[in-house]
Amino acid sequence: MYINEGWLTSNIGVQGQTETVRGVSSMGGRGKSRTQRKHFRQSRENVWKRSKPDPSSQDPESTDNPNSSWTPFATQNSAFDEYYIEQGIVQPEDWDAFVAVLRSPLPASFRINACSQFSADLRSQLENDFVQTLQAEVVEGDDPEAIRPLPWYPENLAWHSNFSRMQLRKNQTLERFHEFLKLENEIGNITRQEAVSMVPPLFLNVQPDHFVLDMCAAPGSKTFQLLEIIHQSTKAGSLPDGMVIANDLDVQRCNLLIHQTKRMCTANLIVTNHEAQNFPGCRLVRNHESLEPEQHISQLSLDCILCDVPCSGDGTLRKAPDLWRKWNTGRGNGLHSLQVLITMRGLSLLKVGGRMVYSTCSMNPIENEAVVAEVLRRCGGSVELVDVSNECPKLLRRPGLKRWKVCDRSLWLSSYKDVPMNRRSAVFPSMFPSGKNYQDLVDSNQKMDMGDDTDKGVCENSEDGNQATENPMTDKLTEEVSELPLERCMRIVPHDQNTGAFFIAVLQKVSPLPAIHIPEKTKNVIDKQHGEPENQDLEDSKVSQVDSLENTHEEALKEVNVIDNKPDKEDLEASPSGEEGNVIDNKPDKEDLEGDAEEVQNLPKTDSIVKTTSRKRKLQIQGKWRGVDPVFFFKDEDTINSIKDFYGIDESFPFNGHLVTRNQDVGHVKRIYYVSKSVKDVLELNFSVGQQLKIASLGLKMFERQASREGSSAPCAFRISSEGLPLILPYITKRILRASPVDFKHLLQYKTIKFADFVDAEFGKMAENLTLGYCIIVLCKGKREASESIQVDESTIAIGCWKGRGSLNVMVTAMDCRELLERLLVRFDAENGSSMHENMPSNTNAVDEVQSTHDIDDSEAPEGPNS
Ligand SMILES: C[S@@+](CC[C@H](N)C(=O)[O-])C[C@H]1O[C@@H](n2cnc3c(N)ncnc32)[C@H](O)[C@@H]1O
Repeated sequence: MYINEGWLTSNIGVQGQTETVRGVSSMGGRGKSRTQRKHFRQSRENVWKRSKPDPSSQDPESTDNPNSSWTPFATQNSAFDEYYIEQGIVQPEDWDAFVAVLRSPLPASFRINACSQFSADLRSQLENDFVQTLQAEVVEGDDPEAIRPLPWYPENLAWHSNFSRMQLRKNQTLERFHEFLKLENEIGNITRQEAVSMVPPLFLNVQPDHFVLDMCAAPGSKTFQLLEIIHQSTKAGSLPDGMVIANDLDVQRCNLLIHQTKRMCTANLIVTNHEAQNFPGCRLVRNHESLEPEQHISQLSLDCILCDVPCSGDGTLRKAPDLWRKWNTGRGNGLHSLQVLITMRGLSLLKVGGRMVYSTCSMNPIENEAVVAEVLRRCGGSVELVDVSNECPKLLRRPGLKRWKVCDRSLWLSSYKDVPMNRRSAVFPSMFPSGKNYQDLVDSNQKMDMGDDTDKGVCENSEDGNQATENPMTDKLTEEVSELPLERCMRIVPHDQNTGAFFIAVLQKVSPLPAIHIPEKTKNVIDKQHGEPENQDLEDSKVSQVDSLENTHEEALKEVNVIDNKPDKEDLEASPSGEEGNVIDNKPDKEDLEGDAEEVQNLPKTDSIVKTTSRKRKLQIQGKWRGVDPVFFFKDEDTINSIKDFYGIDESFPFNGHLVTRNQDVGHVKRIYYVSKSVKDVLELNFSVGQQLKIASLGLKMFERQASREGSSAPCAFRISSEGLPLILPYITKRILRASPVDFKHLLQYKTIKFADFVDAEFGKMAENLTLGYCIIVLCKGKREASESIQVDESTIAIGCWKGRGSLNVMVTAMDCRELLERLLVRFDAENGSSMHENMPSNTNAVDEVQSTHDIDDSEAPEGPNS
């Protein structure tokens, strides 16, 4: 009944899906026509072989410009040139090379998920297939390699391609490679991520038992990396001791973050939705003796913090060329104070001995060195800037600057003393290299409090208030030089490694932060810098006082908790949509989810950030956590026991306290999530402190209620979700069958197979004998032997199926099936003459037949990524 031919080509005929992945002659890579190659080379030349910009033809869009057709964006901005030439971020002789690269499109890069079951297969497919085929097809003469591993990233896991995203999308020659990237990215086996954006997590020294906070995490490519590190050495069926809390202020971007991190299938993640500068510390003020017997932690204490702050984003100009038009000095200046506040809050949450990485995708010293310098000053020796010159030695970076200037409305300022009085609400002492003016500001405010108006006099004499204070220094713009070891910061510039730009500083907390009293007046100035209204309610005003204090923040929140220490009634109600879900209100736009996360990663939202901050904070305070489903521990013994019994789950699998839901009504719980011990501890703490954490998503979806008619008549109301299966599989003793490679492949290929149609008739009989409901099919490494017991390890490949009345139906998304087929094919191809090729289907109608027997309704059908 099956066609006996190569299974790939039969896929094309049957499903019309996989041809773009594997159809050798039709999929690019191999056998491309000369015309296609020529077409590709022409467009390559347009994009990549642009000669150095001709200064006489400034407008690339002018019709006289031979390159005008390839870019819709003007990649010129005289203010940008003036600013960075003056700041000296590259040597004058480097300038042309720097801007030439900055004006060219960014090559695409990607990273293999180190925890993927197929990471070695993917790496070898890149090394042994794509490197060669792409080289043969699209690279000419002395051109650089088409793809190559990034030399500074461990274990050849990160790759640079010599194609822009546009080329990948448009060039047919690259179609097979592009399809590969898209599919593996969607599945979670690779992440398409800008090369420089992969750097900050490498310097965080994350260990599997670390508690990590990613303060500004959306869309989540670095969170994903952090999770990979935490999970890297985990054995099948176990979880690491550490966890990641990924936070973002923006609700929509939080949804992107949830979508991104879902691909990791982790039980060790909590996604929160807070202003990072006010991130709750969840400090339990009562004595340790009053901890619940089960409760293990009394505050959030973080081993590592990633502080990848909102920034003006000019390091992403190659990826987002519309920024050329928008660029101005105000964008960076306007974010400086918020960046300082976020970093200070992070440092106050960091353990003594812990590491923080501060990073931006901006080249601007006001958002970079000035922030680091201010933080070091405020921390007064309790935080050190770490010399990491010996870490990641193959990464080319430049030392941080020790001197820079501030440019405000085209006025160059070398020192705070030069700042006109009417600009002192926008330009702050902390922006300048000497920084001692932070203290000066405090002193001068105190003087003003005491009626000393030395400074004010000058301003009053000035007609427009646009005059600097009277100071002999003003006349000679003396350049300030920082005394701090800012050369330990790293600036990655585009022309060193053909990347985007990034700034990274590694900070270590060596002792508790000092308590600094900030006078009310100074506090108001700082608040205004990031757009706070003057009349804040209690939480705002309290929290805004917390600058660098370890405890003040907790004290402030404690007071808030006094008035707000119980979840509101409405918190306990279902979400506005009436749906139980694990994400906050809006779903990400489909558009946002397509392509790589990087497309939305660093698009600067800085214009709106400042404006929306106070509005969002208000929303956050009103009706606690409105729009977010509350979290409940799932303790319904009857349900848990029926699940345990149905699947024969070994007693050693830790259930107690590890199951959570977003719905208090046990009878209507649709999904049960599994959380690691670390997440469980944080949740327990969060309950004890009055739910300070606004949790948008957490844990791993483990069980889902059977909704269909047939499903609800099955003995167990819950099936195991695809995400949860790898974790619980080693503990399952019932409802698990081994299939031969050929039957396993048919299941993936046809999704539904009648019991009588299995090649291995005994397997078909065993499946038929199962009671109705969910079951697990494990791929045998070779021919299935009846007596063989089921051993589960990291290499075990298993899928969930529904045992219906007449057939076995795969409960895996079409995309997962396609990807698994692809992986298995590559693997078996590599092993030469695999059993996957045996006993091919003999009748294409088989698919239609078996599909018509698919007797579970849509809700029971394979899970979509957003289900
Ligand atoms: C540079 S992006 C972060 C990129 C992310 N780390 C990644 O690798 O995918 C900065 C993020 O900060 C968020 N953000 C802006 N203001 C914030 C604030 N006050 N608190 C927390 N997050 C904020 C933005 O929504 C944005 O997602």
